[in-house]
Amino acid sequence: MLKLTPEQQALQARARELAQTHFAPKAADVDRTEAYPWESVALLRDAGFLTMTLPTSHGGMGASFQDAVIVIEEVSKACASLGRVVVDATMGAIGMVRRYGTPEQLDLAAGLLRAGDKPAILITEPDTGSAATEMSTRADRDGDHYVLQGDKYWITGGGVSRLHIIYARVFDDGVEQGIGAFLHVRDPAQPDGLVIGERIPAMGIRGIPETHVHLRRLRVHRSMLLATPGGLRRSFASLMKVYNAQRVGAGTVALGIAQGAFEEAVRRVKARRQFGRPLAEFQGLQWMLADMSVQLEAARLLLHAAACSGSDLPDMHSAAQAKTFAGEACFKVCNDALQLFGSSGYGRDQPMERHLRDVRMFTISGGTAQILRTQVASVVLGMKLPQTRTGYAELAGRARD
Ligand SMILES: CC(C)(COP(=O)(O)OP(=O)(O)OC[C@H]1O[C@@H](n2cnc3c(N)ncnc32)[C@H](O)[C@@H]1OP(=O)(O)O)[C@@H](O)C(=O)NCCC(=O)NCCSC(=O)CCS(=O)O
Ligand SMILES: Cc1cc2nc3c(=O)[nH]c(=O)nc-3n(C[C@H](O)[C@H](O)[C@H](O)COP(=O)(O)OP(=O)(O)OC[C@H]3O[C@@H](n4cnc5c(N)ncnc54)[C@H](O)[C@@H]3O)c2cc1C
Repeated sequence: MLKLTPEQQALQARARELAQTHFAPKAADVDRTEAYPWESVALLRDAGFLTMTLPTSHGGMGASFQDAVIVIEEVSKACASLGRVVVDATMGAIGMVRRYGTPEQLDLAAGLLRAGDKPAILITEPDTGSAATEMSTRADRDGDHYVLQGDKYWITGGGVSRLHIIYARVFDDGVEQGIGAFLHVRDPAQPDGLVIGERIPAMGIRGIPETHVHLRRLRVHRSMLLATPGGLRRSFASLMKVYNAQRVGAGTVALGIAQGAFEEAVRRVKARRQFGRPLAEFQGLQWMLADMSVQLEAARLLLHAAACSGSDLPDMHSAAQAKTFAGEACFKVCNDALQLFGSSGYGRDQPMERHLRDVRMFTISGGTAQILRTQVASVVLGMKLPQTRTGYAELAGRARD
């Protein structure tokens, strides 16, 4: 069983109180209206949960990734959309700025978070999802600026986020330098080359828009490029090193959703009677509940272990293991919880079908379960596992050189 410090227990209680009082009663409406829950996001901001992983010098709590995991589970249990808002504010994007940003970049990002912004990460393109390193968005140097051109999609928070972390292939004098990331702030009052495209109708977590984002000769000052160690050639790997935190956060949203569904199912089997006795008395259902509790606890332990792995960032292996397990186990828990509700689970007037839709994304977004398994296998085998048709031949060629 997970052991939290007294401080972490207090943090958990505070997050639970806020989430159950203010977010849970509105979760069905957020799903139905598909509207970004601005008022609830303001409550998260006021509670300090959007800035919690920022240093105290920047108005944060200097909280650890594990502290963030505690809050994300509680918030997601009440409202999955808000859980994702906390992930985006505390994990990947801000982690990259904290780790590699200049003082000015950190000031900029911290100011936006303090104002309640949920940053967006722009990696995926219509033709490059899992194969992210094949992205075609480019950033061409033009004096003190870069000119960004390309199309991103499935961008969480498109049209509501202000801070954007944009991955692009960087060119200086027409010569490719590697994949880097730029900070850019969208100002709705001053439209520029960052054009919010169509909203993508998503299956679940409908309170946050998923959109296309078009970069149309977007001019970004070179001071907004994240300077990662080893230069642009190593930048993608450096950025992904921090992105592992986002994966832990995403897995935790799945955990929160499934924990909520599980608790509702426990209440249901005690209250609902068939054959003259509570459902809870049927052994087949007792064992389902037992298995669900095991899956949840295992997911929680893996996620907390991943949050604490590495010296200051979750490591790739632990993050991939935790997100793969949590994504799949939590989907199964939600599916079983729906089964325990019978027809009521299938009704759109009850929460179970929402939980099942909400939890479905976590084996897809942020690295699919298959891609993450390949990352785990690569550590297990101690081998690079290139996925392109010519990858192994190229590796062998490099070894010969
Ligand atoms: C990494 C992949 C895109 C595969 O691409 P490649 O085969 O071209 O690249 P690799 O050789 O595997 O990696 C290049 C380089 O980077 C290092 N790397 C890669 N991933 C990590 C990581 N997670 N942690 C640390 N380092 C990493 C790798 O070791 C290589 O370094 P060396 O050159 O060997 O030193 C692909 O595997 C992949 O990850 N695809 C998924 C893309 C993805 O996650 N997209 C997320 C988009 S944002 C989003 O979905 C938000 C949703 S959310 O729920 O928050
Ligand atoms: C809800 C949601 C939110 C998202 N938010 C963001 C965001 O904010 N920013 C962003 O940049 N992106 C975002 N994404 C995109 C997400 O990162 C991609 O969907 C993901 O990386 C997978 O890419 P793809 O969808 O193109 O699938 P594909 O890469 O086309 O994969 C299709 C299938 O093939 C499998 N597959 C592919 N390659 C391999 C392989 N080598 N070995 C085995 N199986 C393989 C995959 O596992 C998958 O099952 C989001 C996606 C979703 C669903």
